[in-house]
Formats: sequence, structure tokens, C-alpha cells
Amino acid sequence: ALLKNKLLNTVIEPVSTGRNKVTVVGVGQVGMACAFSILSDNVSSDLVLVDVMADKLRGEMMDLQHGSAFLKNAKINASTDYSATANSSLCVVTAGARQREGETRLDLVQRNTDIFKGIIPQLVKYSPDTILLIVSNPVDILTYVAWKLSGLPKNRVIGSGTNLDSARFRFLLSQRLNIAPTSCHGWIIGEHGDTSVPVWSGVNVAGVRLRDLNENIGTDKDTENWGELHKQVVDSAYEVIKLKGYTSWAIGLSIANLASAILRNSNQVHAVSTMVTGYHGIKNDVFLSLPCTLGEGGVSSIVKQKLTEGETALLQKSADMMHEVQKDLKF
Ligand SMILES: NC(=O)c1ccc[n+]([C@@H]2O[C@H](COP(=O)([O-])OP(=O)(O)OC[C@H]3O[C@@H](n4cnc5c(N)ncnc54)[C@H](O)[C@@H]3O)[C@@H](O)[C@H]2O)c1
Ligand SMILES: O=C1N[C@](c2ccsc2)(c2cccc(Nc3ccc(F)cc3)n2)CC(O)=C1Sc1ccccc1Cl
Repeated sequence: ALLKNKLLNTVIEPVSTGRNKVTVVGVGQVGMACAFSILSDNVSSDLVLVDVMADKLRGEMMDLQHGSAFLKNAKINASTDYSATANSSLCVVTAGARQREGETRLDLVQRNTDIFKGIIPQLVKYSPDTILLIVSNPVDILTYVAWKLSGLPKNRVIGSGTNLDSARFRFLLSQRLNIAPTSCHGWIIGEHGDTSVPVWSGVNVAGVRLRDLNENIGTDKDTENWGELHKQVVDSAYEVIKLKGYTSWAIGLSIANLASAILRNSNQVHAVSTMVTGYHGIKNDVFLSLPCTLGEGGVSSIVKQKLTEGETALLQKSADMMHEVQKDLKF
């Protein structure tokens, strides 16, 4: 008899899929930072990696597997075949093409849309009850593309949106106040990236609104120029790219935080990209970030913030610009 049969008596065949199985598509800088953060945060004990670069994929899988003893015995697998992703509770999509020199935003979006056509339907085929968490850029438009391609209800298609923007904002605020980032509260909403919208009325420490202490905060009348914090959120993204060529750690950690909120059914509130049709006068089907409660069903509610006319106008401008791009996309 085989040693294994001398060693073990089978009671039942082990259950093949745990309830916290996570798939990460794209094993580039961002995808691997997400995978590593998810594993080291013990968010999932069952991770599958997918990519089109078979060697890179296998190398990343092996390198992570060799650390399993330090990752609470998490199971780590990888495949170019989507059947390996079956029954994933959450699918994180970081796959995408890089913006080429001189390429227009629409060209990049169409190229990434074509990439998504080969990814999203496959993920849903093997995990019809999954939640999609889109990271690839331009993230708000690609979250809309994923929603269209997946046929999933809007609550189960989420974009990382301004979650990273808000995390950078809170870090910068913490540096200026010398208070821990988790005690510095501030919500950046709207379109991820250059045109995100800081909601100054909500920036607070222990519930004390900075606006109540400086009524001009966030306007050009503010002599202390707190608006600089939001500008630094954008500038620091470009600075990191200039210095190291890509970003990984902050986005990876923020995605693991979102994955944890979803898989632990926590109902935590996060700024994530969700379908905002009907909010703040937005009429088209677009995805922008608002504060959302997250759990096993994805987005369960959206916080109705009171915005200034200026903030509302910025959201509507983003919604219109995105609709202009989305309407020309070929699915
Ligand atoms: N939302 C955010 O806040 C945020 C922050 C940083 C980066 N990003 C975005 O994340 C994306 C990934 O960034 P990166 O630095 O990891 O890029 P990268 O080029 O290092 O990795 C992209 C990966 O996607 C893979 N890929 C390409 N086509 C594929 C397909 N059809 N199926 C499966 N995999 C495929 C590539 O092989 C590559 O491994 C980019 O779009 C970037 O802009 C978003
Ligand atoms: O930290 C980043 N790095 C990226 C990056 C990562 C690898 S190559 C570029 C970045 C940095 C700077 C600009 C920028 N623009 C962009 C716009 C549309 C796209 F489809 C792709 C990239 N993207 C991708 C990205 O979204 C971020 S967050 C970010 C970007 C701009 C402003 C504010 C924030 Cl919080």
C-alpha cells in the first residue's frame, strides 16, 4: 500500500473550494502587490493567479508558494486557463495594456476593452456569483466595460476608484497634522486620477471638521492653502512613476483592504467606483466613486453626501466626459 494510505484514513474528500477564494488577473506590478497583500493580510487562503504570460505567471506562483508556510498555509495556484478560477468569491482585475507614447485615451480604452472581452466573460462563466473588483485604468470606464461584459448586477461590479486617491490624501493630511492616517478622515470621490473631487466639508479629525476651523479650506481664498493636499495626491502619483516607473505597494494594500471588507461581509464604508446613475444629477450609465458600504454582496448602499455646487459640477463634468468615451466603445 502507498505510504499515504498507511498514514491517512480518508473520512471525506477535502472540500475543493473555500469560501474566500480570490482570483487575481494580471501578474504585473499591481497584480502581484495585490496578491501579496491579500495573502499577507490573511484575506484569502485560496488564491489563483491568471495572466497571458505563462512563464511570468508560473514564476510568480512558485515564488509565492515557497512562502506558504509563512502565509498561514494558503493555497496558491496559477493558470492561463480560466477553469482554475472556478467558484471565486472575488476576482481582482489588474490586466491591461500600458498607454503608448502619443496614444489617445480612447485608443487605450478600446485596447483595454478588447483585453477585457477575453477576461470578464471567462471569469463569470466559472464564477457566476463572483464580485468583480476592477483596478486596470482608466478604472472608472473599465469598470463600466466590465459591468457591460459581465451581465452581473451593478452591486457586484466594483472599481477601486478613488480608494487609492483617498488613502494618499489621508496620508498627506496625517503628515501635515502629525496624526495617524487612520485618525485623519477625508473622502475623495468622483473620477479616479487627475480629476478626482475632494469633499472638504467632510475632512475631519475626531469629528472636528477642518472647514469649521478654516471656512475657506479648499478654496483659493484659503491663506493656508489646504487645497494643496489634493494637488499633492495627483502630483505624488506622477512623482512615483517618475521615480520608480510604476506604483504597486499602496494600490496593492488598498485592494487587500477592499477584499477584506467584502470577504468578511463587514459593511465598511469605502470610496469605490459604483454605478452612480441618478446620483448628483448624473443621468448617464457611468461609474464614479462615492462612499459605499461593502460586504459579500458587493456594494450594499451608497452614502448620500451633501456636496457644494462646485463639487456637484465636477462630478457631472467627469460623468459627461466618460459617457463621451463610453458611447464610442465597440463591445
Ligand atoms: N486604479 C488605480 O488606482 C491604479 C493604480 C495603479 C495602477 N493601476 C492600473 O493597473 C494596471 C496594471 O498596472 P501594472 O503596473 O501592473 O501593469 P503591468 O504592465 O506591469 O501588468 C499588466 C499585466 O497584465 C497582463 N495582461 C495583459 N493582457 C492580458 C490578458 N488578456 N489577460 C490576462 N492578463 C493580461 C500582462 O501580461 C501584465 O502581466 C494598469 O492599467 C494601471 O494603470 C490602477
Ligand atoms: O499612482 C498611479 N499610477 C499610475 C500608473 C501606474 C503605472 S503607469 C501609470 C498613474 C500615475 C500617473 C498618471 C496616470 N495616468 C493614467 C491615466 C489613464 C490611464 F489609463 C493610465 C494612467 N497613472 C496609475 C494610477 O491610476 C495611479 S493613481 C493616480 C493617478 C493620477 C492621479 C492621481 C492618482 Cl491617485
